[in-house]
Amino acid sequence: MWRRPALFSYWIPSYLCTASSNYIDLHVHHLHRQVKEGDTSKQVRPFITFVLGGPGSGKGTQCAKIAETFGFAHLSAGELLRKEISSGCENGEMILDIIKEGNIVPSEITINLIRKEIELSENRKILVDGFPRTNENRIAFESIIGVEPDLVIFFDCPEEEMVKRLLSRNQGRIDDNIETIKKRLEVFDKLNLPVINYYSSKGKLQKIKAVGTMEDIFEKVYPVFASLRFE
Ligand SMILES: Nc1ncnc2c1ncn2[C@@H]1O[C@H](COP(=O)(O)OP(=O)(O)O)[C@@H](O)[C@H]1O
Ligand SMILES: O=c1ccn([C@@H]2O[C@H](COP(=O)(O)OP(=O)(O)O)[C@@H](O)[C@H]2O)c(=O)[nH]1
Ligand SMILES: [Mg+2]
Repeated sequence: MWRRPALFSYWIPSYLCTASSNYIDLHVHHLHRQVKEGDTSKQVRPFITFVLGGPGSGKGTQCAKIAETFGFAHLSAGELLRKEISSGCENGEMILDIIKEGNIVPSEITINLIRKEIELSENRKILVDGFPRTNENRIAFESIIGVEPDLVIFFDCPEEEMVKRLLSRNQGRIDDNIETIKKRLEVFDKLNLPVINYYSSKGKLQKIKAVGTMEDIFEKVYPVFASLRFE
């Protein structure tokens, strides 16, 4: 079970300082190693990376590559919500209506789904794909889960390219139609960019220009993760 931060033991990543000047200095925010004798890995605080970017910017695609290459668990907030819809649970219909409109699901619902997945995972290196969507999401995560992310990646992609990708995604998604896409782009600008700016001001943001092939983009992602070292 997850506990309040005061009860956490911290798993401390140490960063190699070999990153070129292109990479911001990554700050380790939890520097107090408090792992006690006999602690199990489950009690050790996970290393959390939030992966942000507009709809169609390539978050899911790049997360799959990061997970495969660097051994992270990949939790997609959108996927977790879509699973809730298909499981026919009590919130399913409400979540469906919100996603159909390109709006944001109440924080508590999304955070509970993310928390369950983190608790279930043996992996302590976690990618949270597509969350937080709003500053309210972010603050609720910090207060319910009791931790901040260690790293935030932002895939910066021109709108025109995102629209093109979404319209050819072909996954049968209810929100990949031009009307909902327009709304999602507006919601991204209005609500998600402030979250990205917040993490930038905290020195946690790695902005990656998300144009070119998937491989081109992963070439820019690779050194960010290759420079992390976990004890
Ligand atoms: N660099 C890229 N160039 C062209 N298409 C891409 C690229 N990256 C991802 N895609 C495709 O674009 C669509 C959206 O990518 P996805 O990873 O699902 O984005 P997001 O999770 O940010 O919405 C998918 O069909 C994916 O295969
Ligand atoms: O934390 C989240 C993540 C997703 N969503 C909803 O789920 C949709 C799809 O999200 P996803 O991340 O799967 O879309 P993507 O950006 O990858 O295309 C969003 O438009 C929102 O309506 C949400 O409300 N909160
Ligand atoms: Mg996605």
